[in-house]
Amino acid sequence: MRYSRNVVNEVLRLSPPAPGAFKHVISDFTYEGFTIPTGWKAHWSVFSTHQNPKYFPDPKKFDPARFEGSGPMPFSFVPFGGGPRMCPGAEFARLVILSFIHNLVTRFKWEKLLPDEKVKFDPSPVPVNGLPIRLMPHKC
Ligand code: HEM
Repeated sequence: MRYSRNVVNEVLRLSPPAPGAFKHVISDFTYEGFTIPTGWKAHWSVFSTHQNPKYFPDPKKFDPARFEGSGPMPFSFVPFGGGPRMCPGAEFARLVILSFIHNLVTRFKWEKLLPDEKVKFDPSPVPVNGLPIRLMPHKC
């Protein structure tokens, strides 16, 4: 399951279901020369964090090997956020995704019916036609 987990992580990196979240600023701070005052709302972006070449070299490339060994730096891979308000459903979500993939690939050969189906962001990425697929059982 380790390779499958790396594949899931790489999908969550390139196509994060949650684009980010808003945080209420509780004390003034300065970032990159900009002063952010208390009371403002700040949005942290999962997508742009995951595209930062400093943490993910060649960021557009699909490469599950990024997650081998100790993996990315802490707080650089944040599909579920990070810190005290991190998603409490993260491990449950991973379990569901991995169980689904395991059953799909061990039981079926499958193919997309619309190879060029577009994905819309609304705000999460969703295949516009619902990703119709053809399933062929390995054993009848
Ligand atoms: C692929 C699936 C999921 C993704 C990508 C995801 C992502 C996120 C993200 C990015 C946050 C914001 C974290 C932050 O603000 O720092 C969050 C918060 C949260 N998520 Fe998820 N989530 C997923 C599934 C789930 C599931 C299955 C549950 C519940 C069973 C869940 C419950 C929550 C709750 C309650 C919060 C608010 C936590 C707080 O503000 O303290 N999520 N999630």
